[in-house]
Amino acid sequence: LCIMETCPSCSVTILSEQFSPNTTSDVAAGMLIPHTYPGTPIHVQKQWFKETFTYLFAISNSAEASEAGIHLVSGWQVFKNTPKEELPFWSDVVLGFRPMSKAELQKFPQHQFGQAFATLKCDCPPYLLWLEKRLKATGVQMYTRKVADLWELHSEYDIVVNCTGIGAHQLVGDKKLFPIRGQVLKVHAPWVKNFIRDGDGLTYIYPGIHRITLGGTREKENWSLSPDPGTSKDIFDRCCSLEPSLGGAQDIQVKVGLRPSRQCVRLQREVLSQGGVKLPVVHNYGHGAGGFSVHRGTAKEAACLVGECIAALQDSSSRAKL
Ligand SMILES: Cc1cc2nc3c(=O)[nH]c(=O)nc-3n(C[C@H](O)[C@H](O)[C@H](O)COP(=O)(O)OP(=O)(O)OC[C@H]3O[C@@H](n4cnc5c(N)ncnc54)[C@H](O)[C@@H]3O)c2cc1C
Ligand SMILES: O=C([O-])CC(=O)C(=O)O
Repeated sequence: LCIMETCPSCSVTILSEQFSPNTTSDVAAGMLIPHTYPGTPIHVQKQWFKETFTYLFAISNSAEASEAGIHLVSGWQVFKNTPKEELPFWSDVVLGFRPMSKAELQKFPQHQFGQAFATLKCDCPPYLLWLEKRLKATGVQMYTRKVADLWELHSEYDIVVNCTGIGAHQLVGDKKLFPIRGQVLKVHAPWVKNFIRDGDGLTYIYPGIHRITLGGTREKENWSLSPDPGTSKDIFDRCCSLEPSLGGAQDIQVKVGLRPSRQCVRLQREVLSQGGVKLPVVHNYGHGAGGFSVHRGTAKEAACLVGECIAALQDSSSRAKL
């Protein structure tokens, strides 16, 4: 979508092995709370988050909000021990960030410090379908196809944009990319309206428009997509200890996804070259645990890189004519 917005004369085709509801993005809780990428300057991460927040906030205030699955949700991040960094870099992007009062903390007897704020949540499958609908409306073609090698695309396309998430491990052999397996439960408990996140990052309760996501797990280098029943029980027990009323939750579904993790998002132009033939590629993968939180900011940057590739192609074709 960002490419169509910045280069409306481009013809865009999407090739994907899987579409919604069978992607990692469908499993995500979709909360806008950034995760830090150690290899990226904080001011860049903040800009990505701000752009994403502003974009989704406008949708949440429009008549599209319900179809797009975007809503504002208030709640608490609670800590057993006061964190070193009381003000995270994103505190002035979310709304109404403040330390929790003593009265609020009484709800969490095992925690001694907390942050209250409102942020946005995407209900991921509806949001992905809403994006697909907008893509189709701009004339973008979408085909189910697994790409085994980027070179197989060179005769059909001028520029390739690689947004394959954890698939980039195999597709471009990126050894810096690894999975962090996450298992979550999606439950029906419409009386729970506020989010709760344990600051240790393991346990969270994120109410969406229709269902609540209960998390979670973080298992480095585990490639298994099979749900583990013991883990589901553990997640449920941990969430009930933060919000005991969840004991009455109904219709529990289990989902597993592999976070495409890296020191930093790979947001980069590369020109592949084989026997004198060149193929410009823009990479945009490796969003780890925070892809929803920064997706619009990173997509805008990737679209700028596509613009640079177009300028370079135009430059080399006008030189060839001279
Ligand atoms: C349990 C869990 C909870 C999460 N919660 C949050 C959250 O609350 N907030 C947040 O910001 N982030 C969250 N995330 C992180 C977020 O899900 C990811 O960062 C994000 O989904 C990555 O998106 P992506 O488009 O790069 O990858 P994907 O969604 O995996 O999309 C990649 C696409 O590329 C296709 N593909 C891959 N390889 C090939 C190939 N060779 N040829 C053709 N197509 C290919 C795939 O089929 C897929 O369609 C969570 C993740 C998990 C697992
Ligand atoms: O940590 C969170 O709050 C949710 C999340 O992004 C994840 O599980 O990856």
